[in-house]
Amino acid sequence: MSAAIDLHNLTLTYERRPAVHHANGRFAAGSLTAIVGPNGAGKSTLIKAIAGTLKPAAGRVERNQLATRHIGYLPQAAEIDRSFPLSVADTVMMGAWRSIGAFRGASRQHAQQARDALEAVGLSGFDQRSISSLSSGQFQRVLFARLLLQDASVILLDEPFTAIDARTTRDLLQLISRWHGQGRTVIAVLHDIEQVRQHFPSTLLLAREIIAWGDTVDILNDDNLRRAKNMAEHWNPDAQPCDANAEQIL
Ligand SMILES: Nc1ncnc2c1ncn2[C@@H]1O[C@H](COP(=O)(O)OP(=O)(O)OP(=O)(O)O)[C@@H](O)[C@H]1O
Repeated sequence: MSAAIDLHNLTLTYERRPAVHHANGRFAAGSLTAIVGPNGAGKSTLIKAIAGTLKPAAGRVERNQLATRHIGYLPQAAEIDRSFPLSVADTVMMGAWRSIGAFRGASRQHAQQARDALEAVGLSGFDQRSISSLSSGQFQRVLFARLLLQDASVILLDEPFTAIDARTTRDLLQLISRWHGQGRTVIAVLHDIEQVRQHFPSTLLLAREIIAWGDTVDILNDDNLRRAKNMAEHWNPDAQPCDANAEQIL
């Protein structure tokens, strides 16, 4: 169930402009980590690289023989199109598509698993609803149910509570804590520092470079937060990626 993720001198760019520079470190197997930092700090970019949807410009993400299907990735809500005419049950079952297969169709067992997952996120009886008819909070619960079906060892969440009501946030935080208790490695991009202090034992503070990474109680101090803010404010968006210590792979 557990898996570590290592960053080796990782540099991520968009059209050769660096968004994350020379990141090194390890998300320990079974750890629960918040990635925090100012706007534009590269948090989403880093999580995309860990998920494998963005290729590094230099360095690498070491997934320690973990297959992509063992990584569950929930992008920011803005990146998900829910105008698609899909039912809640079908959306949840997409979490198990690798075991269902592209052409075989879902079995009764998958349908039951989807109902169980919906019950676990407080949405019993919602299976036949269209996803376009759900509130933001309900839809986020559906996406967490989909992650439950995927049964991933590593779970990546990009701002999972943005524009989500307090009750849903509380319920989904409980689910995250359960995943952590089961030994899964969970990494979440978050903005609410108090929430991080209360629920996330580890923190990676990012401002294009890693400012600090370790136990949340040690990392989230005024000095580090000020350094992150300064670094983000003084970042030159037109800088070229520097090659120092880089292991160019593209
Ligand atoms: N698809 C893209 N093409 C070009 N530049 C991008 C792209 N996505 C992000 N960027 C740029 O990369 C930098 C890092 O963006 P990213 O979204 O990773 O930051 P973030 O820390 O997640 O920000 P926020 O907290 O505002 O969501 C920003 O300067 C952003 O404008």
